[in-house]
Amino acid sequence: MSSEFRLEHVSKTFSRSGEVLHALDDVSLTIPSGSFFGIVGTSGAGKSTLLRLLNLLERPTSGTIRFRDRPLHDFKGPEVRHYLSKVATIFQHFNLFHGKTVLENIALPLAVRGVSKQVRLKKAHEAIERVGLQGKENAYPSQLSGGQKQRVGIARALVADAEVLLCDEPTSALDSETTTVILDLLLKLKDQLDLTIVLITHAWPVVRYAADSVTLMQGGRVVETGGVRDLLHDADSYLGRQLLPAPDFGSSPENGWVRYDLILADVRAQSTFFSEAARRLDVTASVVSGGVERLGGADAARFKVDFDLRGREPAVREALSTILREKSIVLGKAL
Ligand SMILES: Nc1ncnc2c1ncn2[C@@H]1O[C@H](COP(=O)(O)OP(=O)(O)OP(=O)(O)O)[C@@H](O)[C@H]1O
Repeated sequence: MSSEFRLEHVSKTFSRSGEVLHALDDVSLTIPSGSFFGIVGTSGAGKSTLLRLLNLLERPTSGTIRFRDRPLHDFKGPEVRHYLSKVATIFQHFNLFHGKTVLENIALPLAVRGVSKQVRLKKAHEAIERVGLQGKENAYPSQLSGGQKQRVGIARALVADAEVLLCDEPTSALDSETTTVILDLLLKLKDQLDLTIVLITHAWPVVRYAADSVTLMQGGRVVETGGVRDLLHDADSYLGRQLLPAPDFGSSPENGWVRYDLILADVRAQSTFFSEAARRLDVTASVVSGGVERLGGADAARFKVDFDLRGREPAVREALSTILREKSIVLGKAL
């Protein structure tokens, strides 16, 4: 897969009252084209700084950022304007003009670029349809719900044929139901328009729901990064376990029973494990806890399962391991 952005040893420092603060510290990262790339981290991790480098609000102190292989900070004049129409930002607090209608807000980036009124209106109406705001063209932001305001923000980002959306905590001002609706909209638009989406958030449920690749940041550094499926398949991945946390253990297994912590990164192909184990091993199994989650656009599951191995070790344990290997089921490690 080709890369949309490549960050090579990028650092960003700020000076505050004589002290140097490392907002980003030697960050190297590849954001694949067409990915829904979630960047997660607690407050102060450096997420906003990273986004502000991508939308040219800041320049790196050192290191290089490439957009489709070209160093970003080589862009001059018209190239910068072109870049910023292709790489648009969606904001946490929507950043709408309160004295302008929905239609005017959405058409604004085109007006700034000197696009004719006829084309502006056509494009703005198309964007309104894409985000499902028909009928709200003449409403003012104060007459809209939070979710509707963010739809305006998304339409405004799309109006100049954006190919990349940079999303700055786009759902943190919304309730959980509206969050899901907005994430579904972003996922739909990504597929329809072949977008790359980079989303920063402190909320794990947001990355779990929408992202297909995830980076965890802490103290200005990348802790871990990877595709959701790959991270789930890696038993040692901290990020993988955060994406699919261990369900409650419940009480301890009975004497002679052995508890397995099973991660099914590809539920559809792997769920036959249980019937397979029953058929081939004639072993009694009891699901203690767990369930199926929607992760990175597909179903994944984590189950705690007790197997009755009384008097049947080690043969059954070995046979179980064989089936787990055949099915690429990962044994989890609780954090
Ligand atoms: N313009 C600035 N001047 C000085 N320090 C800054 C500036 N911008 C960011 N910082 C500092 O850099 C560090 C990283 O901040 P950043 O906003 O990128 O983190 P974040 O992960 O986005 O956090 P949050 O989720 O709270 O926005 C913080 O310690 C912050 O105080």
